[in-house]
This record gives sequence, structure tokens and C-alpha cells, in this order.
Amino acid sequence: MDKLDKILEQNNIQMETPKKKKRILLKLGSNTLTKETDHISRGKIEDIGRQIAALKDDYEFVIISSGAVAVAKQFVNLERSGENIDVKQALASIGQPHLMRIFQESFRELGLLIGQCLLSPNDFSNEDSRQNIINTVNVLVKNDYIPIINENDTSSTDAIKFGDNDNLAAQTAALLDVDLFIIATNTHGVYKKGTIEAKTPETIRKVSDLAELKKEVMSETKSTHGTGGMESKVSAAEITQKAKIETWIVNGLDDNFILNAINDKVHFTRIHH
Ligand SMILES: Nc1ncnc2c1ncn2[C@@H]1O[C@H](COP(=O)(O)OP(=O)(O)O)[C@@H](O)[C@H]1O
Ligand SMILES: N[C@@H](CCC(=O)OP(=O)(O)O)C(=O)O
Repeated sequence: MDKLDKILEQNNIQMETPKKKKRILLKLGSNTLTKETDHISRGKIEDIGRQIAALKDDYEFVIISSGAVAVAKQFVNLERSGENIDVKQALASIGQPHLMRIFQESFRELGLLIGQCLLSPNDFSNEDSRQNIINTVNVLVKNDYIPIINENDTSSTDAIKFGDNDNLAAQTAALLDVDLFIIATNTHGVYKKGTIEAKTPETIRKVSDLAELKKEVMSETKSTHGTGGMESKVSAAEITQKAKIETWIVNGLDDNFILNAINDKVHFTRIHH
């Protein structure tokens, strides 16, 4: 017992211990951030900020945000086709500061502060890098800064090739041992395959068998900006499931999608362990 505890006990003073906040890792895909248009939606980023502000007494957020390539495509036309990997890397380099500017401006209006972290897949296999990521994020969060993470597309190409920001997000969730991993995409979670084909999509609401869930995924279907499709989201959930972290796949296009999922007001896929 330290000095302060002794004094408190002798004087029968009860100190309220601060409530431990739950940590949510929120992955935002390009489709969510563009609302499936050809430009980043400031309105969507504000919607996300408002929800984080509303939840900030109980939850702390770490964000993995795609969108660097999408934002650059809005106003840059590099010489060669945007489908070449090196051109996409250059687009990501141009788009990333713009993406962060939009986050910074929109979040600041809501009293939220941000920091940027760029990570590479290799970081997760290097013990020093792992510890450095944990340390940086912890200091940011402790000081009420929201870390906004993206892949470092200059040194690695997994995200822009395979949509592996889902994988990066899952690895980060496991590394930071978060309480909940939310993947925002453009569907109300994973639909039963037959119901997509019948054009009456029905969400698989609760699942733990990911091999079964994979069978429901249509592997060739990807949307406007998306790179990984639903397959990479289910693979990401395999990583978090092993780490005993619950994963939610929610529709980020809806307003208030985080609040509505937490309050069970919308359909989404909940993957438990
Ligand atoms: N069973 C399924 N349920 C829902 N979406 C599916 C399913 N199978 C494939 N998909 C496709 O996965 C897409 C989401 O992945 P993606 O386009 O990479 O989005 P994001 O940019 O959000 O990462 C959906 O728009 C849909 O076309
Ligand atoms: N680093 C890239 C990520 C690309 C990516 O994974 O996109 P998505 O499938 O929309 O999550 C970018 O910011 O554009």
C-alpha cells in the first residue's frame, strides 16, 4: 500500500477509480469513406467523428483508414494507368496527406484530435517494431489523440494489391489487444450467398465457424474502390478470432453505423470466438 492509499484508508476516503474504457479498432474501407462515389465524403468523416465524440466516455478508438488512393484519384491524373502498382503507390503518397487533412479538419470541429501512423506488414514480425507501435498508440490514446493508421504504401504493396488493409487492421487489433474490431464496409455484414443471388440479401448475424462463413462469400465481387472484397474481411476475422477478439462487419454507409450496431438497431455480422 502506498502513502496516498494509507492516508485515504485512515481517513475513510473512497476514491472513485476511473472506469476503464473499452478499446475499439475501427477499419474504414475506401467505399465507406467515399460513400461509393468518386470522392471522399467529408459528411461521412463527420458522421464518424460525431459517433466517436458521443461514445468517448466509454470507448477509446483506434482507426485504420484506407482512402489515400481514392482521394488522390479525385484530382490527380498521373501519366500511366492508375491500375499499375507503382502509380497506385504514388497516388497513395499524394492522397495520404489530403486524407489526413480532411480527418483533422472535420474531427477538430468536434473537439477530436488525431495522429497519423503508417505501418507495413513486416512491422508485425519485428519485435522492436511491435513494441514501438504499442508504445506510440498508447501515448496517443492516453492523451486523447485518435491514432489514424494506414499501410505505408511506399514500402509495401499488400494493401493496394490485395485489399490487405483488412489484414493490417486485424493484425493491429491483435497487437493492441483491443476489445472489439469493427470493419465498416458497404454491406450489412456478410449475406447468405443464396439471398444475394435472389436479390434479397439476408445478413448472417452471429457466427463463429469461419470456414462455413467463407462458403457464403462471392470471391469475385468487389465494389467501386474496394480491393479485397468480403474474402479479405473474413480472413481478417480469422486473425482476430484467434486473438479472442470479437469482430463486427457493419455497413459504414449508414449514418450512425457504430452507435446503431452497439445499440443493436441494425443488422450486421458479429463474429465471436
Ligand atoms: N456474402 C457476401 N456478403 C456481402 N458482400 C459480399 C459477399 N460476398 C462478396 N461480397 C462483396 O464484398 C464487397 C465488400 O468488399 P470491398 O469491395 O473490398 O469493400 P471495402 O472497400 O469496404 O473494403 C461487397 O460490396 C460485395 O460486393
Ligand atoms: N493504403 C490504401 C489501402 C487500400 C485498401 O486496402 O482499400 P480497402 O479495400 O478499401 O480497405 C489506401 O489508403 O488507398
